[in-house]
Amino acid sequence: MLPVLAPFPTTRLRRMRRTAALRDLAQENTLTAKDLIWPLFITDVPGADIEVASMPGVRRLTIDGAVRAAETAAELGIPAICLFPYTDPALRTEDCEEAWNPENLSNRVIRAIKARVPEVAVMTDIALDPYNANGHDGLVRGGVIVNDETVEALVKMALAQAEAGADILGPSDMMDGRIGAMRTALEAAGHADVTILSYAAKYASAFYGPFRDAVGASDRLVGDKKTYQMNPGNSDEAIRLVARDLAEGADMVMVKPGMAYLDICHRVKQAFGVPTFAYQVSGEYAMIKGAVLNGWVKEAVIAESLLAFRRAGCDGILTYFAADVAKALKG
Ligand SMILES: NCc1[nH]cc(CCC(=O)O)c1CC(=O)O
Repeated sequence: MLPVLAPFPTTRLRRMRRTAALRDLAQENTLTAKDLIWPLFITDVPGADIEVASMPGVRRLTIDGAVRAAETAAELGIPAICLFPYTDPALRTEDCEEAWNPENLSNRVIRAIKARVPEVAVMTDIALDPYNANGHDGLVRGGVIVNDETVEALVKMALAQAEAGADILGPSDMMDGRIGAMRTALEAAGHADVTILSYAAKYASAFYGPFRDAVGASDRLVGDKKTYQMNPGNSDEAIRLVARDLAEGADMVMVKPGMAYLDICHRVKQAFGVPTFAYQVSGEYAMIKGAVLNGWVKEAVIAESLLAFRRAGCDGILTYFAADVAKALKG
């Protein structure tokens, strides 16, 4: 699209910026509560339902707390919440069996929320890190994060979550072949309508630090996640990953982290036109929140950062600010 402009002074682009009414009429992108997914940290470990030190304002929630948060989401018009468990350290093993226990914390919370607030979509995370003795998203065998055995474990985890009533499964593990394996297993198990939001372009990022504190994986993680998460220097690879996951049966795709990766959001939306989400991750939250709390930037940067995702082409954003922003948008 090429703009056709008469020369100055016939064209004065400031005319359309003169009043709030004119600016509103000409606004190209908007942010509403409907564009948000609210990530929640949950725990059933006594005493662990406290604020996360590196994420001021974000607490781990008990099961009851999570149900109340889902009710708040419904009141605020936020369509979906996403669950991240802080697992009892005694249940974290090398084989990660707790991940597909039908009675694990996540699955109990999914059931509790679907029983009380069925209109709110429940999204899950599929990766082994909250259950893994070594903090990795995949099974570690002889120092190597093994792909195919991990996919088998992830499929069991996905089925247990679907069985518990999850609406959106979020594989965040970055193993190869997991979307296709999950889709086939879901069809076979009578869960044809469960959606998959694939973390398709997930980078090996230092922005995840506070999250690892929140789920208790920071001290456990041995090494880094660079053999499965993407190199931050790459962009074409993101397109290959999204194409691959869509071909395997993903309904929606995610780019993660968010703010430093808006170019990837834009390319993905332009290339595929599918429901595209960004995750404004824990480190992004911590940076903004820390600066706001110190009075270094105004709170308005929060909504501005989220509007930028919409402008880049995202249909929605996972953000720890979801409830605060939705409240502010309500006025
Ligand atoms: N697989 C786990 C997972 N799912 C979401 C995040 C990060 C989210 C955030 O930083 O807010 C991570 C951490 C990681 O990959 O190390």
